[in-house]
Amino acid sequence: MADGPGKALLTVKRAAKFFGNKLVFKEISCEVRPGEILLVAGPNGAGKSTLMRIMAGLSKPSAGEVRLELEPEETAYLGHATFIYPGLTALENLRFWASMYGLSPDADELMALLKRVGLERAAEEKAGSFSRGMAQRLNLARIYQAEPRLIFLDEPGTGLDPASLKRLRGEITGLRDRGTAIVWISHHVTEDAALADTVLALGGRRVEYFGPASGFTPEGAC
Ligand SMILES: Nc1ncnc2c1ncn2[C@@H]1O[C@H](COP(=O)(O)OP(=O)(O)OP(=O)(O)O)[C@@H](O)[C@H]1O
Repeated sequence: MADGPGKALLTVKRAAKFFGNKLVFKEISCEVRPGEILLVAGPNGAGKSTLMRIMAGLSKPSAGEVRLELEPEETAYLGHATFIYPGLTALENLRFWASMYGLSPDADELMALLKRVGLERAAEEKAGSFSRGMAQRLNLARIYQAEPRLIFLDEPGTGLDPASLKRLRGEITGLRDRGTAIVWISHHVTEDAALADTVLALGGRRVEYFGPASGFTPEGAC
């Protein structure tokens, strides 16, 4: 295989972002490899979502370089918006997204996906009636279904109850163990840094910490 397991799927070199003349961050460099979790931390407004959008190719850096060694369909992005069709049931939503991904799962496979997010009992309910947390879980099922090689998760724990958060953490580490690369924005830094391989902590227009998760102390981070 040309690209061995250690080759970076995503490389960011000296990225900076301005909105008008307002600097959000500068001099950000990092890499993400298969089977690696990069946790992006920092207070509100530090630039985490902006950086993730740049990493995912949804926005351009003002300076620096971003190299994604994957086709767009090999990546998945979970942002703040949920891509849910309210008039469709949970199952119908998954079936719709499957067709978008060129997949044709059978009913058992779709139910197995709903089980992974604890929504099996809501399979036939219209997604428009879902709570925020349920909608987020359905959105996560959409991401799992695509089996991407690199996943961008912008605060995937939003709206999740403790049991769902625990399930999410299990899924994220399970995906990592199977070779998926994950960029994960989280405000639950103490718990989530313990699951990550690398931490990038942003703050005050600069990088507060970038390195192994084992060397990261979350004091002051949020
Ligand atoms: N499209 C935009 N135009 C102008 N300013 C923007 C735009 N998007 C983000 N910003 C600004 O960039 C800064 C970083 O925003 P960003 O959403 O990346 O922060 P964040 O760390 O993800 O915050 P949070 O934890 O609240 O989600 C903020 O000051 C925000 O107002």
